[in-house]
Amino acid sequence: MALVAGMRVGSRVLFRPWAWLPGAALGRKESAARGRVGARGFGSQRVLVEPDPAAGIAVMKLKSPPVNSLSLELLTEFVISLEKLENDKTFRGIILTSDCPGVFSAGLDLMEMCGKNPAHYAEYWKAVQELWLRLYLSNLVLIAAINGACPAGGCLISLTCDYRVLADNPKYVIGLNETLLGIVAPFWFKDTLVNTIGHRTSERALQLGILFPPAEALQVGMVDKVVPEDQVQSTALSVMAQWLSIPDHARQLTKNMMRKATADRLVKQRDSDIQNFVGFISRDSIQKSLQVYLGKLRQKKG
Ligand SMILES: CC/C=C\C/C=C\CCCC/C=C/C(=O)SCCNC(=O)CCNC(=O)[C@H](O)C(C)(C)COP(=O)(O)OP(=O)(O)OC[C@H]1O[C@@H](n2cnc3c(N)ncnc32)[C@H](O)[C@@H]1OP(=O)(O)O
Repeated sequence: MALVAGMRVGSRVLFRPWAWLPGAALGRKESAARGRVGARGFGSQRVLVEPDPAAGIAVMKLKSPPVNSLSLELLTEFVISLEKLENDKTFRGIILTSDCPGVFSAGLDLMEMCGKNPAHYAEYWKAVQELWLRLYLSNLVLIAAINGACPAGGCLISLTCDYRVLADNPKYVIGLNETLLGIVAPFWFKDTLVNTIGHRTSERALQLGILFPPAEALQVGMVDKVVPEDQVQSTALSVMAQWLSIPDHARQLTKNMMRKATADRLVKQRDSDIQNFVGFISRDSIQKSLQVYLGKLRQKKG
């Protein structure tokens, strides 16, 4: 069975995020997802969407306490909310932020990658791929309002956005720290970083697993602006206004021109990327590294 849940319409691949959900009722979910969003707002347990139809934007808040780790459930709800906004012509931009104090997202959920079976790892990785592809190729303007720590998968999500505003707090570090866990950022994580901060800086940042504090993140270009914490949202809104002053068709075609080759690299090898992940994460040595890292996280408290 093909692992990629997508269909081709003309030259465009439409991904159906729920198609990989176990036992998904495709028709009902599809029609619900394609409904208009309107002004009332919508959301799910873990993704809160606050639409402002008059402005053509929505604020999307991740709210999966305590740390917005990217569980299968959060990934699923995230993609469905994105799809709803993408399919509603009212919306031209999304501000992506966190509802969990002090943390934007702790990255991939380590519990999804520990002690599970290969089928689970495959399903999980496919969901991670899906979210990245959706975000990276989104036609909407995406602005990350980073109001907390932003490691690994959290950083990846912010890097898919068109612009990043980071709150000026030394605890709010950002970067791809996978090597510190004894794991390896896949090629498309690396490509996303290289496209943002360049090859040499990425090489150092990735090998050392650097988590940059705000001033350094700004200096290397990991974020575009650092502002006092209480100005993150207002700054994101004014940046959004600037981006929305550009005609959509010209901006979208330009974005696609800049990003398509990177996304296509994954699209062409989704299945083998899943197999690589499953093989890698199933290794005893990797499972042990992750358990040690989780143990350290838990010990930190006590
Ligand atoms: C050859 C290669 C081929 C293919 C590639 C193969 C595989 C590898 C690819 C994998 C790519 C991985 C990407 C990732 O994103 S891995 C996740 C990395 N994340 C981190 O390192 C962040 C860890 N967390 C923290 O540093 C802190 O929690 C944080 C975010 C700074 C917040 O700190 P704080 O507010 O003090 O909160 P706590 O640390 O006390 O955490 C509260 C609670 O949450 C648990 N938790 C934290 N992070 C995660 C997580 N990512 N997943 C699951 N659970 C997490 C933490 O343990 C606490 O739990 P408790 O039960 O003790 O309450």
